[in-house]
Amino acid sequence: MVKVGIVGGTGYTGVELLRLLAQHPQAEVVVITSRSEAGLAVADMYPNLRGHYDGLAFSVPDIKTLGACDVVFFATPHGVAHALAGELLAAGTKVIDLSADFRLQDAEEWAKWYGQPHGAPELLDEAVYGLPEVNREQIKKARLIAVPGCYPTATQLGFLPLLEAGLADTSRLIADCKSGVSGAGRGAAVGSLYSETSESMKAYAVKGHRHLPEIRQGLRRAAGKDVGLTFVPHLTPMIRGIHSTLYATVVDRSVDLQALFEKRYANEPFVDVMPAGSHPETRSVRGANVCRIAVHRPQDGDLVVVLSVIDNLVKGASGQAVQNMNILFGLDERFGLSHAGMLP
Ligand SMILES: NC(=O)C1=CN([C@@H]2O[C@H](COP(=O)(O)OP(=O)(O)OC[C@H]3O[C@@H](n4cnc5c(N)ncnc54)[C@H](OP(=O)(O)O)[C@@H]3O)[C@@H](O)[C@H]2O)C=CC1
Ligand SMILES: CC(=O)N[C@@H](CCC(=O)OP(=O)(O)O)C(=O)O
Repeated sequence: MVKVGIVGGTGYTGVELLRLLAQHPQAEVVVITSRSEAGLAVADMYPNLRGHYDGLAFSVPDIKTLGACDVVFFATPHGVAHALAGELLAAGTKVIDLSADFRLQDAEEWAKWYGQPHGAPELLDEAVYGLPEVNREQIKKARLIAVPGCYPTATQLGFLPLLEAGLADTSRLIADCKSGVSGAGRGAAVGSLYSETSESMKAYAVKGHRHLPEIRQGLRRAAGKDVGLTFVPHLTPMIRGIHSTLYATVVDRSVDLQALFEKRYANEPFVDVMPAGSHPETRSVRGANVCRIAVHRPQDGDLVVVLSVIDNLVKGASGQAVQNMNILFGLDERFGLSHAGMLP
């Protein structure tokens, strides 16, 4: 049994980790922290978990109890893992961070986008970007994993086959992305109110979103050169889901893109390339650790349109985090992650 600790158990990604790990045959959550809810039984806060975590209660974060775990997930706001990861690694505990603390390789760029100094630049060299479809071998040997963001997961998986094959004009890539409201977290905010988000849709952060440097970093690696990317996120009236509509100009129209995508993800348990002509729906991945992709070339022109959908809380956060844990501990990558999406 892998002994698991979770820092930040009361946010959406924390409770999603609990939901997934409840079905995991070889992991046991032994510590779950919350400073505001310390002492409260998990099942008293989350009735959906009644019967799954009897006896487990929230506690304040404590390095000694966390350091006795095999792995600790951080489901916390940015900056928290910076402060605690070093001590846990020194105690021999692996760290899987769901926040953005270790996603960018450049500490100065991180500071620019996150508006605070990087709190642990000395750990950046060993942090592995936890996108299994790209870094599976490094994840196996890692001590510290940075779980990719939600928009970056859907967007990178959609663009990767084109860029790795050198098939796209990398100077002008466009990612037009839609997110459900749970992406903004569980914290109370006017912008997340039902009356502010339902029956309406809007773009935001067009000037620059903190996921832009993260996506660019991944696409640059795939293409082997700098890329020009326009990324426009939108808030949509759904609770879970990311829908990325990606545009790229192909440099060779003769390539069978459907075959290219199918081949790239043939051995990936959590990427589903749909039949030609498909339009993946976010609800088909709701609750599931799956990225569902379709590739189109409208009117046989040179513009490729890739549609990529995930559940922001699963393949975009907690599911991907569990997938990383499975790889890290040499377990079946599917453990705890066999849920199908929910229709309707
Ligand atoms: N929502 C999403 O779709 C996605 C979120 N993420 C990332 O995952 C992380 C968690 O997000 P989310 O689940 O939305 O929740 P929140 O960002 O709202 O996280 C809150 C949790 O962190 C704990 N916490 C806050 N400050 C501290 C601190 N200083 N020390 C210890 N614990 C602290 C809180 O408990 P308490 O204050 O009681 O201690 C609470 O349990 C964020 O970095 C987010 O960006 C990543 C991908 C997708
Ligand atoms: C809808 C919404 O507000 N989404 C969040 C991104 C989701 C998220 O939590 O970002 P990380 O994956 O980097 O943690 C935002 O735009 O800031």
